[in-house]
Amino acid sequence: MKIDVVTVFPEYLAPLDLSLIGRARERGMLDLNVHDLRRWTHDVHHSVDGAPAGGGAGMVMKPQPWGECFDELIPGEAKPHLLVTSPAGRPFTQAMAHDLAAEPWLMFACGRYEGIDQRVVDYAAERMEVTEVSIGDYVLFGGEVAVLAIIEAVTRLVPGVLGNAASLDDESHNAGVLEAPAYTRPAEWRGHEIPPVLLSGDHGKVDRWRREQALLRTARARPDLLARLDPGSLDKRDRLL
Ligand SMILES: Nc1cc(-c2ccc3ccn(Cc4ccccn4)c3c2)[nH]n1
Repeated sequence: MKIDVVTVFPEYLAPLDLSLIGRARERGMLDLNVHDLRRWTHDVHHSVDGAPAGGGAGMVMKPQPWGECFDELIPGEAKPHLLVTSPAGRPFTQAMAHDLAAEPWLMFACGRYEGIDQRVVDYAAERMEVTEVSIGDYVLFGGEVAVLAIIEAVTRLVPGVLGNAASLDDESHNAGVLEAPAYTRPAEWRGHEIPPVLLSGDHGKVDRWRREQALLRTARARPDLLARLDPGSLDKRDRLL
């Protein structure tokens, strides 16, 4: 998978050099590149913003650097799926992460200030698929943090990146319910014990206990997820919970 990130704060994306994503890049599983938008400015101040047309507070990212950036990064017929993060974007979900993980080329435009001149999005949408996406109902200073979250959620689904695919099987928001609580040694810690069933060695009991805990946890924290759950995915015991 090829990923390009365009930002005026490339150092914000330094975490992508670390851990499993960094390893996948070193191994050639991810062709991920971060680009400084100021590379496509020509004035002495490398300016990327301008006063909002029609007045108002703050500044807006001007279109010219973005256009020249697209010209250089997207030279031929092949086009990326362009993702523009925004508080007004489509809510990012695990289902969207799965869809994006299947795409060959993603490009992320990180806005700052009050956002990017709308003509950049409109111009791009004439040439490639463009999706405005939000990671939650709160307003950040810019798109970089949202892009980090999206890239992590997407790339961990790319075959080979995670290493142990088994841990994808029952992760939160995958089977439609949250994960069961997790424990490790010691068996007793500051007066708190590991639930005995987890030390029983009875895998059937452990699986049933985890399923029950996952459903209880979901009912408490995210009843909306339960409402969406396919009744067919619940066995008789689940329905009794
Ligand atoms: N889920 C999200 C995404 C963002 C986000 C993404 C990109 C940009 C570019 C600028 N800002 C700040 C800003 C402030 C005021 C109105 C609009 N945008 C961003 C915020 N916030 N929360």
